[in-house]
Amino acid sequence: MTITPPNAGVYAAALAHCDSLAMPTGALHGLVELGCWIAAAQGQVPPAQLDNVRTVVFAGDHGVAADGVSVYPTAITVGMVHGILADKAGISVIARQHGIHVRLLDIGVDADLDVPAEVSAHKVRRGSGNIRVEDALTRAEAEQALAEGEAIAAEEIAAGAQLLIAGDLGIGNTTPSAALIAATYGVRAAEVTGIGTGLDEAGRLRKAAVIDEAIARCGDRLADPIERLACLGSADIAAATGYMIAAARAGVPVLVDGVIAGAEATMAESIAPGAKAWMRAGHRSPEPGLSFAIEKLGLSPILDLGLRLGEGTGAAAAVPLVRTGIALMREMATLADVS
Ligand SMILES: Cc1cc2ncn([C@H]3O[C@H](COP(=O)(O)O)[C@@H](O)[C@H]3O)c2cc1C
Ligand SMILES: O=C(O)c1cccnc1
Repeated sequence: MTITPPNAGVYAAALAHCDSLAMPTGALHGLVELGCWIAAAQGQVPPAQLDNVRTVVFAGDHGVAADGVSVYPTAITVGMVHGILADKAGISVIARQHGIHVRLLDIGVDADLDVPAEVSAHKVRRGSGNIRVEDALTRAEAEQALAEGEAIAAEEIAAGAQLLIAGDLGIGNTTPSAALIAATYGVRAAEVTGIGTGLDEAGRLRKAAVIDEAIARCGDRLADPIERLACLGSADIAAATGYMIAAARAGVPVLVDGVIAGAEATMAESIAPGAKAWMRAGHRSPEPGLSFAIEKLGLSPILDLGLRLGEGTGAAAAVPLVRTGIALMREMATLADVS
């Protein structure tokens, strides 16, 4: 299931175009490089401006939250579902600022939500198992969640998506995310476990111990990436993984958000090698697992503002810089024009 990369010839032509612009060579490199990435994804120089950027927020609950790995109660998940549906969450505001479409989907919330039917149309199950003591999902559920995510991406692409973001929502979700990153790269949990919503150092170490216990419980099964999702992930994380894979397969670029998206990008690359070429890291959150994952994936963050909300916010906040890179390629004079 190897993924075809963006067009290297177009990328080279895009960089050459940027080198011809009215500035010292490389003077706006970090911005125009984003434009070159989009050019290679679109197969054209200059690239078309991004009028249709779409975020899907994948919501789900996590049984491991019962082990005290989060500062906040699980009831927050349902509250925030309604906050996003009311267009009043952090992602709602940032997306509105930048003209980004937001769609929230209940993939694994542990409640029968009072929401429009389409919000739960891709639901896999109520909650995911407590990974310390049991698998998050059955293998069949993991495969179903991946397929739901692929179908969701197909819907977004049919709606004209030129750039996709996966947002996350669900108390406890930084725990399975760190677990997947630790298991994929074979490191101790403490190295990639962060404070999430605000644990103190003792809490962070307890969270890392829960993750190490989960990893030990799963043993050799973790070598297989779909088993890894079933053992240590969740329905929402598996669905967002499928969404990223389908985006890459369809040639639609993806901006990675925080540690949850970092885990999903890691899993997408494990399942579909080459997917990472269609990704850029929107930002670096303070979660060490995100820094670890994006370094392994070879992605450098656009923003580094200490954002640690999730919901897709860090990626959405980076979208204007991607658009700026494109605008420079489309609108800036060449040095020849001004000489
Ligand atoms: C009010 C509120 C809104 C959020 N929006 C996203 N998250 C983020 O924080 C949570 C993950 O952190 P942990 O693993 O420590 O629970 C998830 O809900 C995630 O989506 C929020 C968290 C809270 C409290
Ligand atoms: O890295 C993130 O995006 C993050 C961190 C803490 C809580 N939720 C998300």
